[in-house]
Amino acid sequence: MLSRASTVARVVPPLAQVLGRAFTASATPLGGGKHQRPRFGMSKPGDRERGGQPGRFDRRDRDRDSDRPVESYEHSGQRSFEKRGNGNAYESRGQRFDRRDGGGGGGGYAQRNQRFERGDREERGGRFERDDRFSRGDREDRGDRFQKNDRFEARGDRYQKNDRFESRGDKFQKNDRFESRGERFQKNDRFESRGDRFQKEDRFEAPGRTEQTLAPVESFGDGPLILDKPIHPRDRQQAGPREFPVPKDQATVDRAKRRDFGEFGIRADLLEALGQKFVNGKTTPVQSLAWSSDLMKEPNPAKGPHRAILGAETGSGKTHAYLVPVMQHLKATDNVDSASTAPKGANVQPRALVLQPTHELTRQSAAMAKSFTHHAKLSVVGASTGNYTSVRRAGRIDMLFATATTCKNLLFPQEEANKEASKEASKEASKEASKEASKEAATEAHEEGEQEEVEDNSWPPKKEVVKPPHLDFSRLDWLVLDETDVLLGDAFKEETGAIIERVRAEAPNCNILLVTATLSPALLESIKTNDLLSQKPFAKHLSPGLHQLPTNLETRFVPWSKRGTALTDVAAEVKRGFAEDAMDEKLAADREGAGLLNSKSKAVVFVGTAKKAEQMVKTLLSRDIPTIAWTSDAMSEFKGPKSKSPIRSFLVSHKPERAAVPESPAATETAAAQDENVEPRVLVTTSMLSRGLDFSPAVSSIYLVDPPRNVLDFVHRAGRTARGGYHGRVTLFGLANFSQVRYGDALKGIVRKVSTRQAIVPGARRPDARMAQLRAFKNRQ
Ligand SMILES: Nc1ncnc2c1ncn2[C@@H]1O[C@H](COP(=O)(O)OP(=O)(O)OP(=O)(O)O)[C@@H](O)[C@H]1O
Repeated sequence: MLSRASTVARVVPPLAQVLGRAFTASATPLGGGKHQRPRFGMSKPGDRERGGQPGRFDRRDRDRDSDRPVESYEHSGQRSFEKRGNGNAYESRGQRFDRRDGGGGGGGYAQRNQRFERGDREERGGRFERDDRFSRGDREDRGDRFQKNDRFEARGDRYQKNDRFESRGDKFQKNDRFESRGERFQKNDRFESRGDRFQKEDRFEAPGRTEQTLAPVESFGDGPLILDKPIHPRDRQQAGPREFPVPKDQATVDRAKRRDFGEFGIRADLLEALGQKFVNGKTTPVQSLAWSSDLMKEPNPAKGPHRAILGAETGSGKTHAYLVPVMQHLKATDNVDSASTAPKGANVQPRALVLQPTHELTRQSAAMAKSFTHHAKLSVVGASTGNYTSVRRAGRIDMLFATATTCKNLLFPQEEANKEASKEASKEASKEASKEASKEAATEAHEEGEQEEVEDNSWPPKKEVVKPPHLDFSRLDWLVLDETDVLLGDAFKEETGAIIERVRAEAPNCNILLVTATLSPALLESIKTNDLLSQKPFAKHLSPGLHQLPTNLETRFVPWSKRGTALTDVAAEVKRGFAEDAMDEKLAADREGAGLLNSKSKAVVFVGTAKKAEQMVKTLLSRDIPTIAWTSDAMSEFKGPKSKSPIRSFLVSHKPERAAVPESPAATETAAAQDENVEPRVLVTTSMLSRGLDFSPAVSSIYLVDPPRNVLDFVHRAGRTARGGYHGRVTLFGLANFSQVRYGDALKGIVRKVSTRQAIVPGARRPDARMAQLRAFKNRQ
């Protein structure tokens, strides 16, 4: 670059001096670390990036572009080029020229000359020397800077921070909050309208905004889970203290072995339901641990109620692990006569309460529980802010599934009513104000006439507000905190805390179960500091696989390609994944001599914000991949047909199977045609759907476009596939290996299977042997 500047200097000496100064002036900001950040149209005033107003030397020195990491083209190139092509850029460069040379106006040259004349060599000598020094050192300085700023090839963490598409951690988190929390989204979003699920998407991530870690894997034997020793605040966010262990002792490993359902003394009706649902008739490790424990027995009055934590990897059957002991107990202590006398619409008095963070999860878990009630008669209700009516009508409720927010609203109806009332009052006040204004106008217009009465013809007419029922815990026997780490984390601790305090007041002897896939020091601290939750004897049923990704989950790294944009890279990888699934199916069919199933695999793409989700959907749709977005405020046009609840096609249906009603051939045909047309294959979402949801085995791939903030969030997002023993893949974009992940060491420790593809295919679009195979396979079809 310097050589070019010098050439110019030789040709136009006075100009060269000016250029030298101009360069000196621009060298410092240009050399800053920000200059090389790839961005999409995020340039701020004064930002001299490619997308903004670069220094002249950068612009003219075209060769310099070829020195840049190629990725900067991919991710910022398009807009930068647009701007470059814009004549205004040159115009304004000229202006800047003038400004630098003379402090404004078009008389740059004249003023520059004046400056030079004014410029006493001796006086200004220092300046010139400084300029020279910059020029001399320019090559090296700038060379270093480029190396430093090469986000893609070095320092993975910087890249994560600065790639604008790939999210800049906190920035996007903030945006997430902003985008998701407002009530306006609840109101406007008819499809997903009511309920607390759309307040704060970030709520569903690991507690706290800072780095979270998994508790270290240690042998634990009979040692205490809950420490007497307090955690130093400094250690809370770092690697957990050694005392928070995960079992590796032989006794636990033996207890966790898969066993027949019939070995645990489960009631016949529940056993039948289990046998129908899981035809292999075997438990998962966490089920073996829970069902072989005291949880299946009536609590011993001398010892006190059950207190236990169930911890196991994602998709390992924790829901049934807690449902069975709770239902077994509810059935054993069922007094149908007294329960059935509970009048409808009276206080709701559940015997078991399952708290969860999201509405989607509540709905799904309630469906899992209902699938038992066909055999074991129990009344199960799922509550959300929108369906108070069903809670009201239920009369007797054995199991109530609710989000923490809904439950708190039911517990403190007065607070809720006050909030509603103040909302109504402010609406009324604004209406009154506008009425008054129109009255005044009418009076002015008909000063002599009689005042007409203004009718309230407002539309829509006032809705009759369904009064929420009052919840009381006088009959409560079980409290389950599902996704305990989220419920006790910063986001929900107020709601959960209020509920726990009510339990303490009204049902201090109720059994409490904590259920989680990730134990962090912060969570254990929260449990420890709550005497009701940690009341002794406290049992821990932690699967030996806790804090490991499922065995059948393959981890992949796909660096950004050298062409296209991040969005197109993701689209290419999604297509490749589908082709791979199709080939796997074909190979399996050939091997087994069976016919092709022609099953269509699905994928879930996690991005940082709702806006990005929409961009992603557009890109995937433009490549003929049927896609929907499911975020707090995704436009309804991206959510698929409302009537079909498209998200359900990604989830396991836990509805009890009913006797099939034969459909007319015409109806079947129409349904098939519709399915063919609208069945989405990709779901683009944010952290909102990362917790607990039971995605179907058809979801073979999870794509993490924005790397999750920490290892806990990684575990939960990745855990939406490879569930219940099925195979799945999780792909991290923009990273080549573990060392580029901020929490790479922690991640390396929990991954059990890494794809070799990272070695074979360093770029998402490079042709490789596998792709050639895929193409050949596709051509054969
Ligand atoms: N004994 C079993 N045999 C086969 N499949 C099972 C068994 N128990 C549960 N499953 C299935 O495993 C899947 C995952 O179960 P579940 O949703 O309870 O996992 P989880 O551990 O709660 O996951 P997460 O931590 O993500 O919430 C479900 O589809 C469930 O039906």
